[in-house]
Amino acid sequence: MATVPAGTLMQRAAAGLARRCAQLLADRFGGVYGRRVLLLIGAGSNGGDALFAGARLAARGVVVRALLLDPGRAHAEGLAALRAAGAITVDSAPAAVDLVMDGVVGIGGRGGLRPAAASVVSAAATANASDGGRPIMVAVDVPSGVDPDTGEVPGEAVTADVTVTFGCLKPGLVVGAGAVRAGLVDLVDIGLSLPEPPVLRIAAQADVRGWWPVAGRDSDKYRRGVVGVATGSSTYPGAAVLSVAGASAGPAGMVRYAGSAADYIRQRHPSAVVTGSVTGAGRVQAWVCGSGLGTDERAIGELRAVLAAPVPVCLDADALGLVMHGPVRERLAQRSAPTVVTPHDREFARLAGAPPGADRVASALGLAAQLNVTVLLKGDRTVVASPDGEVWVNPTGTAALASGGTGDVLAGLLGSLLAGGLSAVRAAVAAAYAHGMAGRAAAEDGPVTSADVAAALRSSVGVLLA
Ligand SMILES: NC(=O)C1=CN([C@@H]2O[C@H](COP(=O)(O)OP(=O)(O)OC[C@H]3O[C@@H](n4cnc5c(N)ncnc54)[C@H](OP(=O)(O)O)[C@@H]3O)[C@@H](O)[C@H]2O)[C@@H](O)CC1
Ligand SMILES: Nc1ncnc2c1ncn2[C@@H]1O[C@H](COP(=O)(O)OP(=O)(O)O)[C@@H](O)[C@H]1O
Repeated sequence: MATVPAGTLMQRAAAGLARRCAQLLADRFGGVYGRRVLLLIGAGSNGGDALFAGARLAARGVVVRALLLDPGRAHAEGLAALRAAGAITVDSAPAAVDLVMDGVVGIGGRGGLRPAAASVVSAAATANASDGGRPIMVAVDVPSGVDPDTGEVPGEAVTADVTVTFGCLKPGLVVGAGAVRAGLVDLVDIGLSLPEPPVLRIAAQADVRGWWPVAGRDSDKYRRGVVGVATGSSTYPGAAVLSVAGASAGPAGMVRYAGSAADYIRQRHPSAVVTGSVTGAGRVQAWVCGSGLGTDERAIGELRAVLAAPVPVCLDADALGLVMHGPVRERLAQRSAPTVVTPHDREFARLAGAPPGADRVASALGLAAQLNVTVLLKGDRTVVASPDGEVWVNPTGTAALASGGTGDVLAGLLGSLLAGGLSAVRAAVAAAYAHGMAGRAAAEDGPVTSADVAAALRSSVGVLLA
């Protein structure tokens, strides 16, 4: 993988790591000189990075101590450099530490932290910093105890304030439980040549902006795409209102609502064209189906009609419970136009037979391949996986979205993007991205309801496209 010698890569990694640690010390304590740094050093190259970085900090007047978990196997050149810079090794975590550098394990780590490592990590994390607070915890490349490939945290693990990672983002830093342990992630370019295409992509605003269909001179409401929304019911009219709001904030030129919440939609969304059933709705370029639909015979009939349409379909909520059964399942299998499913974990279990595992990327990919659909697996870092193995993680998620009905808004927006002509994967990634932005924007004004997210969506799309 490397285009330059390993020693050079380690020096580049150590330089970036030391620079970031110095900046963190200066930001919090007003300077670097005399601050106290503890290195936790394992037996691999991850420890080597930390030792060389420690040597650089020691050369700047930082009081650096290294706790070697396996003294006989610590990186020899790194240790020599550290000693030459005047730093010392210690047998236990000191009581006073301003910054802890976690060089226990990086991409070579498997399983939770071993007991000896876990106990020094917890002792170090509870040391006292000069200002009376806890030390800054900096993970080297990957927080030790986090599976770098999956984000799984199978046992004890470091919880970092900042992770300084080298060459490329590892999946474990951006998805699953590992993303939470990583804190802020800083990427240091060390000149690695990386596989193309990447295994896992993170949506960036520029990607989404570039894909988002924008009306031009030649546009009219039909050419921009018409989205059909078969959601809600007399029992759950709110779901219809929210999904139509989501659809209205997308690029489609028109929203057709089909369902038994028609009166509510007429009152709340005068721009929507309203009808009582999918078959009576007229032409659309994509359908959204499921939120608040119910599970009765009528709902099954509407879902079957949607699946029979030769256009892209987004299935959410109740549709995900119905779609795996009998004739509806056959309709799904017969489809040739793209289908997107948007499950949360319990809905995923209904589709896949078991909830997603700790490796959420693998779970989403597995279901996508199994059903030949694009899967948007909801969560704090929503994952989008296609049947042919493309995977994205959405970085804009916010816990503010953990509120009833926000998924209905997302499904509506996704359907509008499908109607606007985006591929299933792009529509799902773009919808999750804008939805997260709207959640964040809504949270600025206080506690968030799904109606707030719907209300924030249009201006968030405006910010996204600006
Ligand atoms: N790729 C590159 O080009 C570059 C890579 N670089 C750096 O190298 C790092 C990878 O180094 P690596 O391959 O030496 O493995 P590493 O992460 O140090 O772990 C191995 C050690 O961990 C131990 N261990 C394992 N599991 C454990 C656990 N659960 N709990 C406790 N211990 C555990 C294992 O012990 P053992 O099983 O041998 O007893 C072994 O001693 C990478 O993350 C980056 O920092 C940079 O220098 C830039 C260039
Ligand atoms: N802790 C969280 N952090 C970030 N986003 C979350 C969190 N919990 C839920 N979400 C998001 O909120 C939305 C909830 O959707 P869903 O569960 O379908 O709600 P509903 O069915 O009530 O509309 C999803 O987009 C999901 O990714």
